Amino acid sequence: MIEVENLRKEYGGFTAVEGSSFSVPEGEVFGVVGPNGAGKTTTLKMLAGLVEPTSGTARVAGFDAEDPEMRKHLGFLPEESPLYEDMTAVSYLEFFADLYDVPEEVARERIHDTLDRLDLQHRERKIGDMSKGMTRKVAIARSLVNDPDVLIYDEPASGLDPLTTNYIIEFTRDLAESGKTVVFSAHNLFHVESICDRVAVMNDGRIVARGSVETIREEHGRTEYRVYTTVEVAGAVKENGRYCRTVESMEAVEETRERAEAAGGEVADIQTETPSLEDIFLELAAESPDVEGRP
Ligand SMILES: Nc1ncnc2c1ncn2[C@@H]1O[C@H](COP(=O)(O)OP(=O)(O)OP(=O)(O)O)[C@@H](O)[C@H]1O
Repeated sequence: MIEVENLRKEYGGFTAVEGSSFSVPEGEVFGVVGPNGAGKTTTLKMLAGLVEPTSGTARVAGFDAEDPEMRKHLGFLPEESPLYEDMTAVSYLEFFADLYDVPEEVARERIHDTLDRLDLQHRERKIGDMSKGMTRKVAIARSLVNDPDVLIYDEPASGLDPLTTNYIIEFTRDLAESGKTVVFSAHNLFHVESICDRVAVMNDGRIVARGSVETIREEHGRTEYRVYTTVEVAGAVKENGRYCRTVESMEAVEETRERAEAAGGEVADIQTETPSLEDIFLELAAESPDVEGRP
């Protein structure tokens, strides 16, 4: 549904995105994560046909991203979405549906159905009088007025309270379950882990890791084993009356057991510590090479 090949964007001598390639099959949720300035928004805008790539290609729903036909199949949610404050949510959405030539009856039903699913109360209230969470829901509803196949959401839940955030994240997951293809960017890695099929981790304009969260964890994260012993062994530290040696392989776990038994004790407990995406992300960000033109 989305094919990105060697996408690059330069602003003057500055490279915002470099050598970006990935594909997203139909019905998948794909997360783009990375720190501020990593190139997430630039990547998403190139997919949405709003920023012209310096080189490389992006194909969305079978069209070149810059082909105006592609827009009919796309719902884009920008990071900041200024809405028309004097309009009510419903009249604003009807106005957008009209721009997409959606027949009035179809639009009315679709809008109310979407606002129901988003649990938006007070939909006849002026947008200017709505809370931040409510206006974000209106912006999400706007991205769905044309019933698109592909959704590109830039930080859909950033800056919202935890309840609204969870609601929006779950809603995004449901959209993919109903067959839509979703690409979204996020800072909050917990959300990415909870709803994405696959992710691209970006840093300094480059994708530094890509795949399922599990694959990234296997390839880039180290599982640690905390081996608790009843006697002191080399490399262990004392913790609550026991000794704990932290190791990174099963061989080292066995070796710790042998050391404990040789000293007349035993292994009391073994705990496995799987790195979170956040831990891996920090490590990848620290390791990634500089991109030409980046300070
Ligand atoms: N129009 C532009 N002109 C010049 N530089 C730009 C432009 N747009 C983005 N950049 C630069 O490109 C880099 C990538 O920006 P981008 O907005 O894609 O990052 P991001 O990962 O989305 O960051 P954030 O999480 O802060 O939104 C940044 O250093 C930014 O300053």
